[in-house]
Amino acid sequence: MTDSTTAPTSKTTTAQASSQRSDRVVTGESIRLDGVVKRYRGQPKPAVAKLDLEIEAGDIVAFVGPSGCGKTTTLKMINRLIEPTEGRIYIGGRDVTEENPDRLRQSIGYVIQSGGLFPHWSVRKNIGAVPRMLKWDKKRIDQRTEYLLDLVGLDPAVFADRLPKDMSGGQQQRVGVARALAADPPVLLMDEPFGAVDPITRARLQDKLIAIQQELGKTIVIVTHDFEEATKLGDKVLILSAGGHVEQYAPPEEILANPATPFVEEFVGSGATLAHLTLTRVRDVEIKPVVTARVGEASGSVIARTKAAGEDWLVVVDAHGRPRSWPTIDEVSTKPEVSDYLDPRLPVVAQSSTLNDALDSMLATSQGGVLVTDGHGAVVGALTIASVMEKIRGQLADVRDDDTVGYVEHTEGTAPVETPVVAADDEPADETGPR
Ligand SMILES: Nc1ncnc2c1ncn2[C@@H]1O[C@H](COP(=O)(O)OP(=O)(O)OP(=O)(O)O)[C@@H](O)[C@H]1O
Repeated sequence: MTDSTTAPTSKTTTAQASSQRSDRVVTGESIRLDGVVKRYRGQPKPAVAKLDLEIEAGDIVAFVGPSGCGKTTTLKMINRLIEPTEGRIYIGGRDVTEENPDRLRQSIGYVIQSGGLFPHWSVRKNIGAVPRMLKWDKKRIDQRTEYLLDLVGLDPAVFADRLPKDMSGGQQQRVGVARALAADPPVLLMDEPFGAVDPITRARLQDKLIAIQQELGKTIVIVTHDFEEATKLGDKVLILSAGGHVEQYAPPEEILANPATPFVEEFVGSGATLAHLTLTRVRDVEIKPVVTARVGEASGSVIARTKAAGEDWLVVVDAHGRPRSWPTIDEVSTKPEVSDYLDPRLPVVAQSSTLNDALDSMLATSQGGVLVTDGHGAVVGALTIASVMEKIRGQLADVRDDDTVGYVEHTEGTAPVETPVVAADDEPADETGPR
């Protein structure tokens, strides 16, 4: 596959993105940088030479670019953790370069790598930090804490009183997001927030952020080293080169289709194919319906229902419809009732996940499919590797019709290169779906 093979999907995605955007919730505020310069003392060149940038209210904008190009400096100038040397910054039309910096920072959420939680404070105390400064009463803080823990997918009854050290990196990062949202700020700044977690957890946290954004409509600025992450999360991506120079600022589809400069072309370069796969969402592929069963249901009726649907496996869900396991009929038949078991290796992706995440999840769990969940984690169906392949094949066919891919033609009489067989000797040749 060449970098251009999936280009036509970008048109579809742009159209879908704009139709999804029209009815979106917006509680965020716009951000405008006007001739912003940062010169660090003792440095011959400015870290950010002169930056003009407009971020629309309710957008996620991802800053990417090589190390040292000024991403973090720019981000931190927005909440004035770093003071600009020159220029103005406006949030919701207010010139924040004139505001009290402490008060400003209380009104902007800030998330850093690894969550940045206070290690000796419970989750509840961490989340309540800014509301306490704002003198909210205890009841309001408790209610807000529970709402936010639920929003980021952590059960308040289990996690509210834990210390950060007793949680995984991904869970700490979720608390970091909850804490940043505590005082309901219109703007959230995130500096490499998912840099320290494994790829599967990272994909889940990204999905969660997209779901939260769909629900809350904040303005989010995220610094990342990862162009794939930028294309997944960003309504727009800002590509910077040394000195905070803007190489391109556009929706990801546009950057992939029309890189503005040779720098962008090179920067996007080999990641482009992957990025195209990243731009196709699970919701763009046909999702197969699944049979679900609640814990405690009589096995006999569950098995009959599953057989009637022509399936030999089903999904056991909790009271919220969230998947816990996906046993086969044979496994269910060993007990009179559907038993409760949380399968720690259950492959699950969100509708907003990318095909790349779905393939990752299938590979990581060695399954031929993944379960798909909605914004609240309830199962809505399954995606099989066959349907992903079909989608990719369709995209390739579109590209061929567009005649944008140059295939190397085999000339009669020259020896063709043998196709390598990538499979173990004992691997069956037939294609299997989920169990
Ligand atoms: N406190 C400082 N004093 C002097 N120079 C600094 C300071 N902080 C950053 N710089 C310089 O400013 C430039 C921009 O740094 P910045 O951290 O904003 O880049 P970045 O794009 O976020 O990099 P990375 O991706 O490596 O985090 C770099 O050349 C860096 O060395």
